[in-house]
Amino acid sequence: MVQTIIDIFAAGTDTIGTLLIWTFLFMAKYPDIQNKCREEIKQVTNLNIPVTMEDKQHMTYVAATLLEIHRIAIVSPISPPHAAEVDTTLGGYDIPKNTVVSYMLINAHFDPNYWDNPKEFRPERWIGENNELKKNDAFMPFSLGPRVCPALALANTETFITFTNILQKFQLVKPDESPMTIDGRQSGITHVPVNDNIRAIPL
Ligand code: HEM
Repeated sequence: MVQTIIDIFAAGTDTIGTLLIWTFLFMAKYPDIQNKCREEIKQVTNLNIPVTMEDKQHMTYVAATLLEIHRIAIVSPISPPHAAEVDTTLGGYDIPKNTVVSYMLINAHFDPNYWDNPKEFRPERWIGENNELKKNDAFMPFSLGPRVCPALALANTETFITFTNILQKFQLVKPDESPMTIDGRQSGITHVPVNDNIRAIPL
């Protein structure tokens, strides 16, 4: 019981916090995309009613932007270790029972077989001809299979609600006049920004 609670706090605080920092940094770096997101939030809320999850279905561009940030800035680039329960093969490799296996989730997010120009930050790649959200099988920020992150829905809810309500009230801008970089580094199993300075100006 105690270990379960520790697991939930450990897995559930850094991840969401880091993803939100990434979302704010991308908005400061890409003001046009930020404005487009805010325009969509304005159409639904007139910028004076708090955003709720029911609004998400009317905010395709916001949803696409969050997916694209999560693809590029993947906060868990490598899955935690798993062990093979039986002798098996994968992609032509023999994996004996008890071998420790981790997946490079990040490689799927930059695989050119699945993404056109994968290093480019482009929310539009997620939007279809009829303004619907497109799926991509190579998108796996929460991993896949029986051990997929159990808090996937909670994480997506928290991210959407926080992101939209902050954007509704604040303009996010770079900290100074110098060009803004948004490089990442590995901290434990989390991919964190090297520099997380931005300014939030009340609207
Ligand atoms: C942006 C947010 C999050 C991301 C990107 C994320 C990602 C992941 C990933 C990649 C795994 C590993 C799955 C595997 O072993 O293959 C995982 C596992 C896990 N996550 Fe999350 N997570 C997030 C938020 C959360 C939150 C908010 C909680 C709890 C409140 C949570 C609880 C857990 C737990 C308990 C596991 C272990 C599941 C298991 O071993 O069966 N995560 N998560």
